Amino acid sequence: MIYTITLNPSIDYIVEVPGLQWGGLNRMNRDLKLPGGKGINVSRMLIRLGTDNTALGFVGGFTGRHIEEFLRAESLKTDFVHIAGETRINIKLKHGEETEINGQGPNITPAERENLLHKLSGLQKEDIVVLSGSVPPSLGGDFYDRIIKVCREAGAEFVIDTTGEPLMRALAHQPLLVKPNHHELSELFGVSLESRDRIVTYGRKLLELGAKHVLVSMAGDGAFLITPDTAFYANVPPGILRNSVGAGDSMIAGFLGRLALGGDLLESFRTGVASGSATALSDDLAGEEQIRELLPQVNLVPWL
Ligand SMILES: Nc1ncnc2c1ncn2[C@@H]1O[C@H](COP(=O)(O)OP(=O)(O)OP(=O)(O)O)[C@@H](O)[C@H]1O
Ligand SMILES: O=P(O)(O)OC[C@@]1(O)O[C@H](CO)[C@@H](O)[C@@H]1O
Repeated sequence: MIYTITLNPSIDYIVEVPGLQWGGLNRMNRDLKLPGGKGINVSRMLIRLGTDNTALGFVGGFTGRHIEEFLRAESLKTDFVHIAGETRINIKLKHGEETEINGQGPNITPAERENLLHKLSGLQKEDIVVLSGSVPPSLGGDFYDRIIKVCREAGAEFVIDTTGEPLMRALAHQPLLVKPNHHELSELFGVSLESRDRIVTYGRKLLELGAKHVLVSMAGDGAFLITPDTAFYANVPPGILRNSVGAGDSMIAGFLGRLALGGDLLESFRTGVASGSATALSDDLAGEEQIRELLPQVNLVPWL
C-alpha cells in the first residue's frame, strides 16, 4: 500500500484577480477552494492514475472537515489524526502571475503527534510512504527523521519531497525517490546551476548520498531522470501554464504510480512528466485522460 503523509494540509484558496490593484478594493473573477498540501495532492493524483493509497496527516476545524469531505467524494481513503487546532488556508493569488501566501499551520499537541506515529506501527515492507511538504513549527524540525526511522525499521520504502537540511539527512536512509526542482538542488549544495550538465552532476550527488531514484524538474524547461550511469532529459509538452500548484506533486504521483504498477523507469519518468504538465495546464490537478493525451508529446533523450 502507498501511504502519503501531509503534516501540514491546507485548503488552497485559489483567487483570480486580473489587474490586481494593491491597496485598493479588488473583485474576484473566480475562486476555488481545493484540498491541498503536497501529500494530499499526491494521493489525489495517484487515485486518478488507478493506484490505491491512503492519505495520512493532521486535520482539524471546519477547514479540516472540508478536506475530508472533498476527499471522500473522490473515493480517496484517509486516516487522518483529528486535531484540536484548525487546518490552514493557503492563498494562491492569480493576477497575471501566481502569488502564494501559505499559512504556518496549526499547533499539534504531543498526544496528536504520537497518534500519527502510532498509525504507522502497522507498516510492512511492501509499503511505500510519501512524505511531502512543510512541517508545522510545533512538530519540531526532526519530525520527518522520526517518521523515516519508523519506515526503515518496518522495512518500508519512503519518498521525500522537502528541501534543505531535512532532505540532506533523509538521503542517508535511502529514499526511493527525491524530486527537487533545479532551484532547490542549487540551494541544497550552495552552488549555481547555470548549465544542464551541472544539474545532472549535482543530481547524481543525490544518488551518491543515498537516493535510489532522482528526478530534477525545471518547470517549463523540462526534467531529468538521473541514474548512476546515465541521465535522461524530457521535454515538457507545450501549452499555456494555468496553474503551477501541485505540478511537482503530480509528477511524483505519476512516476511513483507507474513504478508501483510495475512500469519500467523510463515509462515511469514519462508518466511523471506528463502528469506534472497535465496539472500545470489545468485549473486543478489533472485527470487521467489529460495525462494520456500528453504522454506521446513527452520525448526522452539520453544525456551523456
Ligand atoms: N510551464 C509549464 N509547462 C508545462 N509543464 C510544466 C510547466 N511548469 C511545470 N510543469 C510540469 O510540472 C513538473 C514539475 O514542475 P516544477 O519544476 O515547477 O516542480 P515544483 O517546483 O516541484 O512544482 P510546484 O510548483 O508544484 O512546487 C515539470 O516537470 C513539468 O512536467
Ligand atoms: O507550505 P508547504 O507545505 O510547503 O506547501 C503547501 C502547498 O503550497 O503545496 C501544495 C502544492 O505543491 C499546495 O497544495 C499547498 O498549498
